[in-house]
Amino acid sequence: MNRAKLDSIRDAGPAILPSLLQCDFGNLQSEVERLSDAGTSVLHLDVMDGHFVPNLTYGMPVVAGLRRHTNLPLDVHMMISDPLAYAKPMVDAGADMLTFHVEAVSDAVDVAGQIRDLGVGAGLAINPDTPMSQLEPALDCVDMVLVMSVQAGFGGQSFNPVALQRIRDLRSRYPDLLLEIDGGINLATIGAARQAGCDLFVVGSAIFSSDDYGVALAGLNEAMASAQGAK
Ligand SMILES: O=C(CO)[C@@H](O)[C@H](O)COP(=O)(O)O
Ligand SMILES: [Co+2]
Repeated sequence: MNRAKLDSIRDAGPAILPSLLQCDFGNLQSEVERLSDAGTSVLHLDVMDGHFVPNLTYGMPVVAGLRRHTNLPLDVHMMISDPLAYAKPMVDAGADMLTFHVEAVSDAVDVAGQIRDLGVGAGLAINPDTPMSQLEPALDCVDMVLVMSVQAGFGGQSFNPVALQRIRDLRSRYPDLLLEIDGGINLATIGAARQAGCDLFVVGSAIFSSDDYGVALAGLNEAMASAQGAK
């Protein structure tokens, strides 16, 4: 199934993942084409249920619509209370990586296993206020950890530096684990996140506030690449 796409995400090395949360949803296909033309290698999709987070976005029909129009890997960030209820429908819609929140489930090992059994990557996300100890039981059972650098729910928030120490700690203990950071990533913050050892950088506002996505991505890539001490 889609695990080949997971390998392509991993092999892409450090990469910027545009979060579509702040794109022009009235022109979704053209937005994806613009991002693709600008060199995007993976798309980040924020699914919110109005329950786990106080915001509501989109679900399977939009993911399936995107899947019909792009071959880019789809990294689905599920900010929902019952990730297992929607895991198979999301995979059927075309997700390649399903990331659920540790705060939403009672047994992250079981949820990760069930997601992997669907043939896609399993990611585990953690909010800034949640103790890292909650991740521990599942760290050997997931394909990626998503360290939130804002409280999940909204784009355009300020970067919380607590994420940097979390990335550093995870990187030193798990040299090969795919690490993603999400929230408030921009020209001023991406270098420190790379330096901490992060692999995947989700970016919303810092791309969609620009008229030229190519210019925005080039600037972010340069800031990321010039960070010292990268993995
Ligand atoms: O998951 C989320 C928000 O909960 C993100 O993916 C945001 O969409 C990132 O947006 P910026 O912080 O870059 O504006
Ligand atoms: Co996200």
